[in-house]
This record gives sequence, structure tokens and C-alpha cells, in this order.
Amino acid sequence: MTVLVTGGAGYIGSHMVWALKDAGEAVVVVDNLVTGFDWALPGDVSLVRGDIGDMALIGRVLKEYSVDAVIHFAGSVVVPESVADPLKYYRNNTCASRNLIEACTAAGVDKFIFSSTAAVYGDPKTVPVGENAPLAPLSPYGTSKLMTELMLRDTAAAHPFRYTALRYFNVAGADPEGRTGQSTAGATHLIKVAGEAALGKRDSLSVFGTDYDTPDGTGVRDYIHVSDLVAAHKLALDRLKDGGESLTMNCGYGRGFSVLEVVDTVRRVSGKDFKVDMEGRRPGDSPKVVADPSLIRSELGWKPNHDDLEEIVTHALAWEDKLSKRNRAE
Ligand SMILES: NC(=O)c1ccc[n+]([C@@H]2O[C@H](COP(=O)([O-])OP(=O)(O)OC[C@H]3O[C@@H](n4cnc5c(N)ncnc54)[C@H](O)[C@@H]3O)[C@@H](O)[C@H]2O)c1
Ligand SMILES: O=c1ccn([C@@H]2O[C@H](COP(=O)(O)OP(=O)(O)O[C@H]3O[C@H](CO)[C@H](O)[C@H](O)[C@H]3O)[C@@H](O)[C@H]2O)c(=O)[nH]1
Repeated sequence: MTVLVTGGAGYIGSHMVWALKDAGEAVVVVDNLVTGFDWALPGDVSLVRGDIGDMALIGRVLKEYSVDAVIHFAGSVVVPESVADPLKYYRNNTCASRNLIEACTAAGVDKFIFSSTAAVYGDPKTVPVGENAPLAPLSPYGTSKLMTELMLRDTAAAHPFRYTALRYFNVAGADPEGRTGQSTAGATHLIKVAGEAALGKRDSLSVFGTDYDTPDGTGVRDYIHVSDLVAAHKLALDRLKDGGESLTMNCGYGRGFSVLEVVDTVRRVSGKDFKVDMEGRRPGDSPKVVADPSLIRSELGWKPNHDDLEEIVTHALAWEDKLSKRNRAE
């Protein structure tokens, strides 16, 4: 029995594939390589290059590889881009996921794990935010993911189909063994951008918004190490295999750091100073988003091993350095 990882050549998906291989699971990846890289995958993993919205292709893959569970990472991920180009997000996140889910029900694949996001909460009234908080995304990205959560809920009510939706908070860092990391070209994520600035790949970093109602006026996020996130998926997969019912859970640590705290940490860990420009707020951004992780801890017995901003930044910088050497060698 094989696990299909969609978006497995991307940042988080490639970490998942390495972790599944480490656990001895058979894996097949479907990725169109729009933002992913085939070299991020272990050499012996099958990569089917194609679109998750292509039902005929997905149907063939589910059958040919005897897939019994899907972990669905493929999608478009940049909040401000979704504000500028909402229909891209409804096409590539909502419509493509719809087709993928239908292909699963048609093939009788009944276990599904979905990459949702803290962006479904928008600007939560209470922080840390629990799963029962009002869902009010501030961006088409968040709405496109919430719509997929709703499709999963309705599909599970109508078909023999069980899912786990994990609402990730801000994923960062890289594989501690240095096998993969975030390689996204033109990345917009704070820790990635700060790492690039520290290594001289960018001239400066912009801080988007300095007048939020937060201790230093900059946005606060719950940064979670990608390896802890991937471990939560493995626990969720095992739970579904044991017959667990559908669940939606936050995946974060329960504490937040401001943009300026992240910048300070990157400067300290790298030993490199870089220029920081104070700018206006970025469209679609929440002031403060921090997880209440009680549910995932109790349901999955999830215990993070890397809840340390310095460690997250250390691994992100180590990968950034490796990526520079790789790009120079090409
Ligand atoms: N990075 C974060 O902080 C974060 C937070 C919350 C949720 N997520 C979610 O996690 C998932 C993975 O994000 P990531 O940061 O690894 O992004 P990424 O861009 O590195 O990975 C996405 C992968 O999906 C592939 N892809 C995109 N559209 C596709 C399609 N239609 N068909 C086939 N392949 C396609 C890309 O080529 C890429 O390899 C996304 O669904 C994202 O919304 C990420
Ligand atoms: O160059 C930058 C980049 C970011 N920020 C700030 O840093 C914080 C984090 O921004 P990111 O772009 O790193 O992440 P987001 O919180 O916007 O979104 C990320 O986390 C979300 C979940 O919280 C989503 O799921 C989404 O996929 C993922 O991009 C925000 O306050 C943002 O304004 C800056 O000041 N400068």
C-alpha cells in the first residue's frame, strides 16, 4: 500500500516524503513542479509530473500504485499574491482539490490528510486561537483553503471517506540532516527572506506594518519547525489507518514571535547584519496569530522536538547556505 503525496517536491511535501521513506512507507509523488524541485526528493521515489486537478491522471496513479492514503500539500501558498490574483487561488487550491477528492472517492481511497492553514481564522478575537473560533479569512488564500475544508467535511458525510485537516501556523526551518529545505524561488516567508538577507542574497528586508496592536507594533506569528509539522502528519496518518474519524486540528506550538524578534534572532544566529526597512502593512495580513495546540496534543499525542526559534533559524540558515553552494555549482 502506497501513500500519495501531492506537492511532494515542494518545501513541506519534500520533508514529508523523506520522513515517510525513513519510516519504511511506499510513496508516490504527484507534482507539476510549478514551485517544487525534483532534486528535493529521494532518488528512489516515483515522481509523476502532472496536475492534481487532472482527475484522469490521479485516477491512474491511485490505481497503478495501489494508493491507500493521500497527503495533499499541492497548492498556491502566498497570501499577498492571493489578494492580487484570487481566481488563481480558487482554481489551484479549491477547484483542483475538489477534483482530487472526487478522484479519491471514485477509486475508494478513504484516508486523506489536508494542508490547511491558520489563515482560516483571519484576525482572531482571542489568541491563542482554538479550532472552534470563528472562521473569517482575510485573504482569498485563506478562503480557498476553508472551502476545501468544507468540501472534505461534506464528502466525509456522504461517502466512506475520512480526513484530517491540519491548520498549519507558520512553517519554517529545514531538515536537521540537511537533505531538503525551503528552496522556493522569490520566497516571501519571513524566516526564508531574512535568511537570504543574512547571506547577502538580498539587499534588505522589509518589515510590513509597525503599528499593529502587538508589543513592538509588528506582526506576531507561531513559527513551527517543519520536522515537527511532518511528524504530526505521520501520527495523523497512523490514526486514520487505525480507523480514526475525521478531525480538524491546529498545528502550531502555542507561542508567538514578532517580526522584529525574528529579525534579531536571524542576525544573532548568523552573525550577519542586514538592512531592514520599515514599511506599511501588507494586504491580507493578520496582526497576531498563535495556535492553541491542545487538541492535536491530546488526539495525536504530538510532542514537538524543535520548539526553539534559534534552532529553527539555525536549520533554515544551514539550508540557505547549502542552496547557495548548489546554485553556484549548477
Ligand atoms: N509554508 C507555510 O507556512 C504554510 C502554512 C500553512 C499551510 N501551508 C500549506 O502547505 C502546503 C505546502 O506548502 P509549501 O510551503 O511546501 O509550498 P510549496 O510551494 O513549496 O509546495 C507546493 C508544491 O505543490 C506543487 N503544486 C502546486 N500546484 C500544483 C498542482 N495544481 N498540481 C500539482 N502540483 C502542484 C508545487 O510545484 C510545489 O512542489 C500548501 O498547501 C500550503 O498552503 C503552508
Ligand atoms: O519580508 C517579509 C515577510 C513577512 N513579513 C511579516 O512576517 C509575518 C509572517 O509573514 P509570512 O509571509 O512569513 O507568513 P504569513 O503569516 O503571511 O503566511 C504563512 O502562514 C500562514 C499561516 O499562518 C499561511 O498558511 C501561509 O501559507 C504562509 O505563507 C507577517 O506579519 C508579515 O507581514 C515581513 O514583515 N516581511
